[in-house]
Amino acid sequence: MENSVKLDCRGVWKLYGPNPTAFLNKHGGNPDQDTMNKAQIIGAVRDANVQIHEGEIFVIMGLSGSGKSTLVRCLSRLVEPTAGHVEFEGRDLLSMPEAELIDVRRKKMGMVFQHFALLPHLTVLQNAAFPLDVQGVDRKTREARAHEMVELVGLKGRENYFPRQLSGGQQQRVGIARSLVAEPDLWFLDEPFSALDPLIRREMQDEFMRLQSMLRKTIIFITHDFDEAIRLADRIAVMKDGAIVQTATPEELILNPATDYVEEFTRHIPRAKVLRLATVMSPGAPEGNYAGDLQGGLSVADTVDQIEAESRPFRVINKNGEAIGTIDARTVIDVLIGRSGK
Ligand SMILES: Nc1ncnc2c1ncn2[C@@H]1O[C@H](COP(=O)(O)OP(=O)(O)OP(=O)(O)O)[C@@H](O)[C@H]1O
Repeated sequence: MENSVKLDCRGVWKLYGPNPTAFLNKHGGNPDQDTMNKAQIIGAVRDANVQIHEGEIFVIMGLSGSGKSTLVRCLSRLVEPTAGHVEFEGRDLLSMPEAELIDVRRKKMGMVFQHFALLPHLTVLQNAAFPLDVQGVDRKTREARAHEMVELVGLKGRENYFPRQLSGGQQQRVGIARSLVAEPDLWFLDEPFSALDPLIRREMQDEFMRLQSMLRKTIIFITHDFDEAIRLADRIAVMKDGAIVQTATPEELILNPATDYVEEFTRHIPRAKVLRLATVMSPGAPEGNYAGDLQGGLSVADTVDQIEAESRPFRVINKNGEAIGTIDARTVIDVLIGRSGK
């Protein structure tokens, strides 16, 4: 995905404690953990670098307290970074005057939070329309747009319900409709499904992917759940103690975890579900007779039965139907039992 950079964050620090800016300067802008501990400084975000590309789902994953929320708040400047640069669509967010910043947030950024944050005395439709109300959009237009969004998230017919009359999953759908109504360019989702029980959570993840396949937003998604990250992400940044330890695609994380810490997360993930044929195949088209064509974007799990039922290899093709490699049962078995380097 070689799209343009929508949000560019370089060398961002957020320190809490006595005199954080002076502290950072005194230590050359790069203090180590020990120095921070001694000075009773908390490194909520330490030297974060992320470039979010247009149209991608960028997941920030880390355990509780690792700095995810603080980093994301720095990216929209809801929290003022102690140091660093943040550019949104090529504009310097950190030097932007407050009024302009509020305008950018309202018109260009959408946010969904874990605890829905719906207004209890407003109906589904009014909640969904609320951001447009704040923008001063006239009633007819905002209700028409809100109707569209409510339908998009599957709540048609419930426009006049109040939040308390909805299930948790339905409430979060309203939260999603509301965050989309102003047609944001950058969509932040902060643990949006964490409060939901596992079945509903899966359903919402599927729903989210369905929406994204239609809307193609640029998305920053926070989660502490590695499985969720793997399911949804184009790329994942793994955070620990305020620092990003690795940024990579789900496949790269599983194949080449940068540290033992990252590897620990990947250990229980069924590799066959994540690894795609294009990654595990041997390069070059089959030399002799082959059983048929398979798309390189398919996962090993989705094709294993077909491949193992054949004694001949398959040709792997790209979206244009061009041969890009060969896959056979042996390679697939190696992947399944974790024998190959892949
Ligand atoms: N206003 C603050 N003052 C002092 N310390 C803070 C403040 N906000 C966050 N921290 C600290 O910064 C660290 C990172 O917190 P943050 O909320 O970003 O983590 P998180 O990964 O989002 O956690 P969670 O998943 O629990 O929300 C924590 O150690 C936290 O205690």
